Amino acid sequence: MELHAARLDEARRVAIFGGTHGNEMSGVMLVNLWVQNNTEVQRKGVEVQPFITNPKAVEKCTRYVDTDLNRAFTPENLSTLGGGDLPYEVRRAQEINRMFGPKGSPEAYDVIFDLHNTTSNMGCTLLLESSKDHFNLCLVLLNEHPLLKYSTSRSVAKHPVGLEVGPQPQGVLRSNIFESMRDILKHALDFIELFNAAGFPITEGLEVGIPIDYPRDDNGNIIAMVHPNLQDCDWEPLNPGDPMFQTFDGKTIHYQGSGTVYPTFINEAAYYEKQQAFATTRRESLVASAIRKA
Ligand SMILES: CC(=O)N[C@@H](CC(=O)O)C(=O)O
Ligand SMILES: [Zn+2]
Repeated sequence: MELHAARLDEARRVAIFGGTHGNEMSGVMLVNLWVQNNTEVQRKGVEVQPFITNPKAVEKCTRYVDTDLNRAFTPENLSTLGGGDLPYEVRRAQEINRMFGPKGSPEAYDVIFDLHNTTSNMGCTLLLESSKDHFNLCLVLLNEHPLLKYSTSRSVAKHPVGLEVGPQPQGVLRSNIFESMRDILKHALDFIELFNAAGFPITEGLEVGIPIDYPRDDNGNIIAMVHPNLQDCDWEPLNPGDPMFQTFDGKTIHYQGSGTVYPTFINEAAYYEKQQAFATTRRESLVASAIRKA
């Protein structure tokens, strides 16, 4: 995939979102820390705002209260009237859109980093929403698919960046995951400061995801688990014929696709309700020949 040359403006207004999912503890704790004392995240010439996006879900330590905030930023939700009758997260999405957007407008924040934890063994992954956004770089999962109706919290920014770090169980804080997330974010902010000062050529590999559901019976109940050979093997090749699921009576279900894929979000706890056991990805190379205006 070849990207064409483009000129980008500086990133002057940056937000760090934590608690988009109230039970993903590293982002919640880091943002709370930085709200109290922001010296660690200040960078020259950049206004950095740490912000808890779903305080009610954080208080209850659940993913969401009424509906998934990270799917709530649809044009319909953002324009609907109804005030107090609307689901909590829809009202919250409207507030966030007013504060950090409006989505798609010149007034929108330049960059939003949205901090997430996964229960899968994915390590550290940046989640991007457009292959045409030259500002973003690094090892990434590109969530750009015509069938994906994503509508994330960070999508109100001009350059949305999700940061997913795992494995960490829901409602649990693990020091190694917390410190990795902190490290990546500090590097990302350093990058913005340097990026504002001078341009960068960007060339990296990336992956595009398609969701795979668990095998289910006619009532929608799952009838198999992630196979032990696949569990924790995020980003490793899954070839046609490889074990994928194991039924409760011990039968193996093999991957039937036409070619090698690289699974991610394997056995993510939050995705049982979304009919997703893992996402398959393919390797692609994005080449951005352009940089910030020199
Ligand atoms: C485990 C988890 O919450 N993942 C995020 C990924 C993202 O932010 O794009 C989500 O589904 O919203
Ligand atoms: Zn999340």
